[in-house]
Amino acid sequence: MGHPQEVDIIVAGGGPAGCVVAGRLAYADPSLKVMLIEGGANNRDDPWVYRPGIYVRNMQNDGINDKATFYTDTMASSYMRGRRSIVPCANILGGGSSINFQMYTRASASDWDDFKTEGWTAKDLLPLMKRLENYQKPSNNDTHGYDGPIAISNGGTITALAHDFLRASDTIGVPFSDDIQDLETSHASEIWAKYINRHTGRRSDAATAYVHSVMDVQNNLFLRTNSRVSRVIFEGDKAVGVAYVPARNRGHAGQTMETIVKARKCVVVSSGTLGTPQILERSGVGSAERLKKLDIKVVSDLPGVGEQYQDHYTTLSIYRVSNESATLDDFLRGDKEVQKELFQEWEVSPEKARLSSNAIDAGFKIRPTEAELKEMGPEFNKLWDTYFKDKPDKPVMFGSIVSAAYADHSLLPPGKYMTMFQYLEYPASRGKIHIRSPNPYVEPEFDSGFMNNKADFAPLRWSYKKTREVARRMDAFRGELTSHHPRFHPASPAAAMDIDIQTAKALLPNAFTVGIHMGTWHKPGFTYDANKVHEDIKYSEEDDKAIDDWIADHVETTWHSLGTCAMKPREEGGVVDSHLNVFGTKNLKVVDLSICPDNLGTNTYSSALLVGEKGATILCEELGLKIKTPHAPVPHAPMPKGVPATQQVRH
Ligand SMILES: Cc1cc2nc3c(=O)[nH]c(=O)nc-3n(C[C@H](O)[C@H](O)[C@H](O)COP(=O)(O)OP(=O)(O)OC[C@H]3O[C@@H](n4cnc5c(N)ncnc54)[C@H](O)[C@@H]3O)c2cc1C
Repeated sequence: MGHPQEVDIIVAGGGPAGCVVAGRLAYADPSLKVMLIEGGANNRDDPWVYRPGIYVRNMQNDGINDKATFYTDTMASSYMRGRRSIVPCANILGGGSSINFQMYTRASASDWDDFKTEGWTAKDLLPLMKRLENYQKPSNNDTHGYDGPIAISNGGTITALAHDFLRASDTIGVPFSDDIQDLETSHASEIWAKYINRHTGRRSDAATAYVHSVMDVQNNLFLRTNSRVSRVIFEGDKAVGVAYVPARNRGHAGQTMETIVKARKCVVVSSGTLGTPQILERSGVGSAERLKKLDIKVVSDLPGVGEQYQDHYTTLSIYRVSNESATLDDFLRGDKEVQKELFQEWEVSPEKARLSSNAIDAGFKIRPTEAELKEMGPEFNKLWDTYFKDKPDKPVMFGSIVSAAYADHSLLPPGKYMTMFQYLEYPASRGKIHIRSPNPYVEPEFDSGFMNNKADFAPLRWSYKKTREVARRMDAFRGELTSHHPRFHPASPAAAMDIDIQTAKALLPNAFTVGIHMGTWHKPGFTYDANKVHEDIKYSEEDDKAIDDWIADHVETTWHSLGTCAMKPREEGGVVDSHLNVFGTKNLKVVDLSICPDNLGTNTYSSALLVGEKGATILCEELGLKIKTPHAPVPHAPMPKGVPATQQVRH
């Protein structure tokens, strides 16, 4: 059937938040016509989406991978020693949930309370947090949900490295807990859950959960993919539809060819933190001064659009592990036999396969001790006093272990690795994104702002040291991959030490060169001793400087963009009100993570879903509808409790 040219609701952008809004509304009222317009391809039945263990492939920036858009800093940054950072964002239906690393965490209660917006406190949002979850782990707190469309489990396997990590974390003062996603815990470790359905071994993406599920049983949800929304169409200040263009501009002699769809009731922009402000600006919503320079007619003068860009910042440090360790390195490296074995295993028994996992099985949230704070310098201490001190539920850093090198394997020596993934949850730095042209194919001006506030160096430096102490205390530890550590002076006691000779010989038994005397090349580590009691490494000022330089050279996005269309008062630079209405317009809402006025200490998929659920609730109330629970049966998922088998569709 051809698509209608007019519907009731248009959702522009099919990320987690957009999928929730479109799916919930369409399911609430089968007579309501909803159209979801997504710039990327449909994710349905794509094995490079639904098999969890291949997620790293989605990050290939090789000109072929079209599942992500890679935003690069327009200008080199002096805060990163002249580097430009790259922030990959989803470009596929399901948004980040189709390509992300599937790590399940949740924001602290105070994060939501800090929004200081009526209807958005943690207490207000708790029922919606539960509504979205199909939590498949045991739990001893009452914050999880069990009948929602998004599956959360430990996946198919937990590696031994994860338990090793938890034991070592305990020895440095990070105790183990069975659930630190209870909105309160800010200093403990756990087996890190995943957005993977434990019965099917599949990724739990938002499009399958909220959109394909409804399209399977109803015909009022219209999906257009490979269609980039160029702008919102206004009559006066009232949004009445959108214009979209093909994803690629390869026909029509390079002219932009717009198709227009009308919306009778509301346009919801949900194109993510980096996509949404661009659509708003092209539509005449943004700083009047900026828009006039681009000859764009101003609909609403909102200088906050595109400002206050936030993320979480990570540095990845890589370690050697024993040759016996179970890691994904050979699979990721492209060993054909190993790949065949793992893919086959997934086909036969996905519920317990190694690929039904992201190999990120354990992690922690941490806050510094008083003694550690003293070493973290005045800039961070000032931030601590105003931001963290009185909010005991806010962690400063997250750390987790990947049972493999998260790196380009063509650049690594043979062997097995683990990656310590340490990330800063509430950076003080801010960036921005703005269009340079009304043409939707022209790249925007982007400033990630990474590290432009000095306070962000100390916690990253501190967490590098912490995860290094954890790694050194693990049974599987066999040295540091020196290329992925700070460049300490070779004579410093803090200098990274590479693989020990015994492990290297076992790895390459026929090599003639293992351990040859060339001390300037590398510093071999000590042979593993199970009884060794470790002292913490002492760092000099010079060592700290080496760590800071390394941070500047290597700090990366954690792919957790938020904040460019903030929900706060208009006079404070706000873009939307508490009902997600765009100031100065009618029938136009923004529903995605761009609305966050402040950071959220979590991997942000859970928050994007929650913002989507809140947006759907607000819209349903305004339209006089009631959200139906449980949601439509999720394809490929086991039957939810309480829904008659006759109402379920399976594939
Ligand atoms: C590589 C990666 C790894 C991540 N890992 C994790 C993780 O392990 N755990 C976790 O909790 N979170 C993770 N995240 C973060 C999480 O996925 C995001 O926070 C979440 O997807 C944000 O949802 P959103 O709806 O705000 O926007 P997005 O997910 O960004 O979705 C926006 C959608 O809009 C589309 N779009 C953009 N512009 C247009 C346009 N002009 N017209 C039409 N469509 C458009 C995009 O293609 C996209 O589908 C990761 C994200 C990425 C990218």
